[in-house]
Amino acid sequence: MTLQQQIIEEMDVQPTIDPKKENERSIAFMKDYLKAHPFLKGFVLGISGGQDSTLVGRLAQMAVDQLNEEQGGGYAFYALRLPYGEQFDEEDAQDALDFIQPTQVYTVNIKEAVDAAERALETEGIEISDFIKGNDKARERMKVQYAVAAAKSSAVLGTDHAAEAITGFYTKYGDGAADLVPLHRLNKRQGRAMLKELGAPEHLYNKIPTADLEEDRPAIPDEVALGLTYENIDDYLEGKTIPKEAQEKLENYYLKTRHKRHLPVTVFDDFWKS
Ligand SMILES: Nc1ncnc2c1ncn2[C@@H]1O[C@H](COP(=O)(O)O)[C@@H](O)[C@H]1O
Ligand SMILES: O=P(O)(O)OP(=O)(O)O
Ligand SMILES: [Mg+2]
Repeated sequence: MTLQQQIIEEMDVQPTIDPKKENERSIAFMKDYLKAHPFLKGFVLGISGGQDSTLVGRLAQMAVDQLNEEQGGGYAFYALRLPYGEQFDEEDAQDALDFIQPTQVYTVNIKEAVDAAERALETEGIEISDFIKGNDKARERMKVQYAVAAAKSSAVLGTDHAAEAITGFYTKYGDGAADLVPLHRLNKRQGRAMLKELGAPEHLYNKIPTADLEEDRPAIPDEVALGLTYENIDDYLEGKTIPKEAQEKLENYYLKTRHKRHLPVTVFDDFWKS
């Protein structure tokens, strides 16, 4: 088996999908999970204005709407706006919320908390680079989502999917931390097709992906930060041949970030030895 085949199997990606069926599958998954855990009454997710959180947010709202109809109410989706100061694409985030129609929106500006932690570390002589601070922002967002989930007896949703998981292009225990990941098994273009199928505004499903975590490189597209295109990543995950240089880079990202796709390493693990 080639490394490509191994990765495709690990990520559960199919070369083609029916977007409507996959939307229904993710909704059914979220509903089943809540029904199996009666103390859970809903979902929490940060809405950035990007493709992935717009998709997961809308699917979550559809799941709770259907449950409320079937079971007489009591379920909610909590959409969190989590800007660091002022967000350059706040308008897109508001458009995403208009499309999702969440049960409830909360806005928590993470700037004070992130800056306070940076100052406290500086007092101890630990300098935080702009890049490290970017990952701190993602972890602060995770913290806020878990606080709301605990207060509202809800589960935290994650937006990770195969095209991010393969490169480990997320913050460990930041946006990588979640209770349920409804987009696992999908690449970027499959998610885009699903969002289009749901009737989202075009500028949201065609939006340039960005983590927007760094102040020195604001809104840097994922593709620039990675030095890889989603076109290549998606093709690879669908089993297609991509240019050799891109394949080497992608497989190198995959191997370097194996620790992110595992629980914390123990004496019984040996995945890191090969
Ligand atoms: N500014 C944000 N507000 C709310 N939630 C956010 C924000 N930025 C990121 N998020 C959440 O993190 C994931 C991952 O984002 P990437 O663009 O993949 O780094 C995103 O789906 C939101 O749930
Ligand atoms: O996770 P999101 O919603 O910010 O999407 P993207 O990764 O495309 O920026
Ligand atoms: Mg984003």
